[in-house]
Amino acid sequence: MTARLAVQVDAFNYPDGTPALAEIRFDVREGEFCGILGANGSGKTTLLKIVDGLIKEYTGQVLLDGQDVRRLHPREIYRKVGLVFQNPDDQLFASTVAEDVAFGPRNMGMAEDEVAARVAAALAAVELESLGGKNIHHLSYGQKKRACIAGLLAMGHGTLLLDEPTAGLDPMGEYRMMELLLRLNRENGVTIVMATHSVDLVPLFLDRLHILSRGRVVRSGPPEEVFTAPAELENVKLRLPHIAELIYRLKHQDRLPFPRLPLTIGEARREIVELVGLAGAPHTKENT
Ligand SMILES: Nc1ncnc2c1ncn2[C@@H]1O[C@H](COP(=O)(O)OP(=O)(O)OP(=O)(O)O)[C@@H](O)[C@H]1O
Repeated sequence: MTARLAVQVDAFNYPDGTPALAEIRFDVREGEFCGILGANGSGKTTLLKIVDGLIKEYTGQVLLDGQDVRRLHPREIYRKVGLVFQNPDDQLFASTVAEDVAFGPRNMGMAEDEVAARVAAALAAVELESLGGKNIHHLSYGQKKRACIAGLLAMGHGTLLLDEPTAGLDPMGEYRMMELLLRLNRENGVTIVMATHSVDLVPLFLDRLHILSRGRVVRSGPPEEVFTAPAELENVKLRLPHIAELIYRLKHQDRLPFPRLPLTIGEARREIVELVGLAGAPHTKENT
């Protein structure tokens, strides 16, 4: 079941006095794949915990399908929204992968044949179907991250909040994780909100970004609207994607007349081909 979220955090300070979040307002639409993009310490984890109802002592309100999450029983929140922690070892605890994934549906009171069907479907969705009997401690880091997602999918969450899902993964692992999330979003209709600082990956996958800096959302919009100039991003301790930085310098330092700023290698390739007057190359998976 996907959910609509309306997030408004006027202020939140941790008990030790650290001001963590202020003046935050954004919506998450059903079926959206959006990102909270911010440097270390900008407040991403804190914000996800608020949205998931784990932190309650803030001013403002987070509405989940129109209801204040602070007034909902955790079970009502967890029926709709699931949070994947940054470190999978904080989330996994059963002895085998299948047992861990089964824990949620079993806890929700489902019959054993329904639990088994959900475990099988969830493991297939994250491509871990052959590892159901494996000891959790023997999984690789990337497999653990997938097992965490399977656990939430098995409970039927239509909305996933993910804290740095690509952190700690190798370059191919990062890409595979993003492709998995994109598939869950586009094919299974899962709404996704992910916290990240991976500026090179987000233009390839995300519909919309909310840039978080020092606990405030300073900019929201699709990647092409928020990635426009290096200086603005440096102010919030981020940068343009590498390929966009190259084209930006060619345009502003070498005066090459690029009409717009491409954010991916595929877009940049098309712009360059057009600029030098060659026939456009066919559009393939490799050049997006
Ligand atoms: N339990 C806590 N008590 C006090 N301050 C905290 C606590 N947890 C986080 N903070 C502070 O709140 C601010 C935001 O931290 P948060 O972990 O939300 O940032 P983040 O964007 O997720 O960072 P990272 O990318 O490094 O994981 C930081 O200044 C941090 O020191």
